[in-house]
Order: sequence, then C-alpha cells, then structure tokens
Amino acid sequence: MSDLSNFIAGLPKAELHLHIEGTLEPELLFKLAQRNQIPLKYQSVDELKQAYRFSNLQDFLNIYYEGANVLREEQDFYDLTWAYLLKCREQHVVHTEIFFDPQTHTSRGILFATVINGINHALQDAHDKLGISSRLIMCFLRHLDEASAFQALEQALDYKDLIVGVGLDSSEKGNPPSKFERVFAKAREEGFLTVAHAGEEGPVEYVREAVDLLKVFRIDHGNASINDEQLAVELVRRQIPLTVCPLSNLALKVVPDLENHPLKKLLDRGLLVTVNSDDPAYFGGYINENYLAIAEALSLSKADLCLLAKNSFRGSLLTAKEQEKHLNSVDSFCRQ
Ligand code: HPA
Ligand SMILES: [Zn+2]
Repeated sequence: MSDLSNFIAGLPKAELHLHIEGTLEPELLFKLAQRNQIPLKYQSVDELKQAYRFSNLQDFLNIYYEGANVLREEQDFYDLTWAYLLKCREQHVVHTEIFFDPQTHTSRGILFATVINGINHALQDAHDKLGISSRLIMCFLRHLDEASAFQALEQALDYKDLIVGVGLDSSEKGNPPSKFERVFAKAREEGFLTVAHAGEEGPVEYVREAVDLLKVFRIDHGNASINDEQLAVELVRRQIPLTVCPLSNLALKVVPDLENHPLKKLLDRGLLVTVNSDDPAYFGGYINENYLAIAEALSLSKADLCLLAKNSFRGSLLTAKEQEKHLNSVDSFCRQ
C-alpha cells in the first residue's frame, strides 16, 4: 500500500451517506437469488458487473432497484448489513449512519418489520462485537407520491426507537423537496430529524428548498451548492454538513472527472464537507477508496484528510461528548 492509502486506512472515520441496499455485492446478490430461488437476467457475477456502467442517476437506480429484489427474508437484510459492517471494521469506520429505502421492499410485499429487524439485529451485533456505533435513517423515494411517503412514515412510527431520522432519495430531477414538505413537517412533529439528497443532479434551488422547507440538518451530496454564493455563505454560517460521494459522482457522471470535483473548493470555502461511499457495491469502492481517489485527483494534503475525517464526526448525530472522543483520536493519529 502507498503511504497515502496507509494513512487513509488508519484514519478513524464516520460514514454519513450510505444506502444499505447499495452495499449489495454481486456475489451476495447471486447467493441470495439462489437461496430465495429468484431467477436472474444475468448468467454470472461477471456478466452482472458488466451492467454496472451508468450514464446518469436513473440508469443506476434501475439496476439498484432490480438488485434489491433478491432481498426477501429478515436473514437477507441481516447478511447484507453485516457484510457492510465487516467492511467498516476493515476500513476503520467506527461510526456509520445508514439509509434504508422501505418503499423499495414494502412495494414488493415485504413487511416493514422484516426489513428493519434484519438491519437492526446486524447493527446491534456490530455494536456488541465490533464496537461500531450506528444510526438508522429511513429514506422516502422521491419518484413516488406524497401518499406513499405518508404511508412509509406511518409504519416508521412503531420503530421510533430504531430510526432517528428521515431522508429523501431516488430520482432527483423533477422531484423537488417541496413535493414532500408536508411529509417532512409531520416527520419532524413526530420527533424525526431530517436530511435530503439535493444538488446531486438537481439544481441549487433544490438545496435551498431542502434547507428552508424540509429543515434538514445535513445535505446529501449538495455539489450544486457551489453555484449560489448566498446559499454557500449560509451553509458555512450554520455549519450544515454536505455528505459528498466522489466515486458515486464519477460513476453517475455528476462530474466529468474527479479533477473537476468541487470538494476542495467547498472545503476551502469553509463548508462542513464529508467523504462517503453512497452505494459502494455499484460505484467501485468503499470509504477508503473514496478518500484515496479524491485525494489523488485534487492533491489533498494529509491536513485536508484529517479535516475531512474530523468533519465526519462533527457532521454526525453522535453526542458532543462522543464526538469529542473521536475527534481526539483523529487528532492523535494525525499528529504521528
Ligand atoms: O446517490 C443517490 N441519489 C439518489 N438516490 C439514491 N439511492 C441510492 N443512491 C442514491
Ligand atoms: Zn445517496
């Protein structure tokens, strides 16, 4: 390993933008298809991997929802989550805030309870056996209507002890945050925190709506924030984190290449930028690969990487005391 990848591997990190369905590796996908006797269009893992070439977000989403079809039983959700948590241990992710998409599963007749119990048991085991802490955030699919989101929210009310917040993902263009203003208002009333994907493929106006209408405490992606000076000033002043996902942006052609990624400009402007993997099984890398790719493309210094790692804890839902502990461990690693 190069000096830089060693350094990144050793940095204690939190992950704040990770779709659990996006960690479904082709090998596990095949194994679950077999276990659940689900026919696949693809003859082999290699053939499936060939299909992982995307021109935009929608291209990816079509394959991602198709992949999720092999998840049927509680054990499937457990195995999926556990495999990701083992990756966390390997990559020194000590805290992770995970998205799941209940509508992807309930629309296929899978019970909400099946999904959340499988995920939650793995998170509990990771806490007990691996010392990894976590939070769970439920995302609404923005291509579906408001009524469907309200239904998902209704089901989440029974699991308030397991779900800390709600988010918004799927096809961004044409599905602005304003479409879900009332659902998010109800979610906040019920005590959920809010986040939203915004400014990935969509315009900067969607970032503004996420902040003003959905009252988000973080923006997922937020690349477009660089296009509005006044908004950027506000994000800096309020230290609203951006959960940036470099390899995702590259794979979905949100940026033409990583050399033109806005991460360093956003960081230098004082935004609370973090690095995350989004859907690592589909985009060619987990968190360390994301740190390495963006560090190489933008010539980030070790001090920049330390700041990104610190931001990952500052932007998390951990308590101030827990954050302090992790910030100290980043500091002591970075002083070496
Ligand atoms: O990056 C993403 N954007 C929108 N929806 C998603 N669902 C999984 N990943 C993504
Ligand atoms: Zn995402």
